[in-house]
Amino acid sequence: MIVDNGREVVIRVRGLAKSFGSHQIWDGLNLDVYRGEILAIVGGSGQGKSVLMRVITGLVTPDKGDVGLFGQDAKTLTPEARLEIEKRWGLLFQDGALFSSLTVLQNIQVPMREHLDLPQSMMDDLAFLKLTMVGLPPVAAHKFPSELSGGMRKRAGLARALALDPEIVFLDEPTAGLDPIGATDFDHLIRKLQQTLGLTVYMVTHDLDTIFTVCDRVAVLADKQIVRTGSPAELQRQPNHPWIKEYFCGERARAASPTEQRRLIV
Ligand SMILES: Nc1ncnc2c1ncn2[C@@H]1O[C@H](COP(=O)(O)OP(=O)(O)OP(=O)(O)O)[C@@H](O)[C@H]1O
Repeated sequence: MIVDNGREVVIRVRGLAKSFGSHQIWDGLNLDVYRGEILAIVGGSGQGKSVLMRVITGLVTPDKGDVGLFGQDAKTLTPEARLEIEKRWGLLFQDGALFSSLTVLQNIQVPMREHLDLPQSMMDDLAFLKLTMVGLPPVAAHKFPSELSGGMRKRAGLARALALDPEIVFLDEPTAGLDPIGATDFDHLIRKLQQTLGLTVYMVTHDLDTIFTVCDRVAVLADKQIVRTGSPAELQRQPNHPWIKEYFCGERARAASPTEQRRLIV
């Protein structure tokens, strides 16, 4: 187990480099993710936020660098050890990435079928439990993804990400495409799940409301590296990089930040 300042590091990334053809997206990227935190990865378009999530979860191979997963070096894992690690996290891709030919219940059971050996009745009970956890009504269980609203699809995707009782959930733009009320509801759901299940949440997001209301820490991807980490308030108070200044001190950020909201209310 890696501990840094008394906090357990569940993911440690060091010296990561990745290019697609002649286009280098990072060079020497470092990042730590601590157990129990809600971490937002932010940065301009094309900085490699989604690719970083894919590298950490083993879907994309970096050109250089190390990825430590729960204190183990990803490069040296046997296929069996990697499978064991994959059971410890859940993934929610942008559009929910549900299988369109499967019902919601069947979608939630996909990871269970892959990793567990349980009777169907038990998988049904577990899947209904996950459905309730994400605030979906039982009637949604037998619907196909195309029969759900965008917000319901996200929740169904989250239920699938929670199928194996993970320690970490990776969320790629969880509130993208949701209306403001749906996005706020989803923010609250993420915070509630993190608090009740003790989850670590790693999310890629552009949503300033999400950042200010639910994220404990932000990591900023710019200039091919993580240029800064800190709480949203710290980044707003001391924006020591042009992109951070533009993003965290612009009009939209000021409107989303709790300090400004208090000022508006008083
Ligand atoms: N499989 C791939 N093949 C070639 N290029 C890729 C591939 N995947 C990603 N890229 C490129 O890598 C860069 C980073 O992509 P990524 O989707 O991670 O950016 P991002 O920071 O998440 O952007 P956005 O905020 O716009 O979603 C982009 O220039 C993208 O075109």
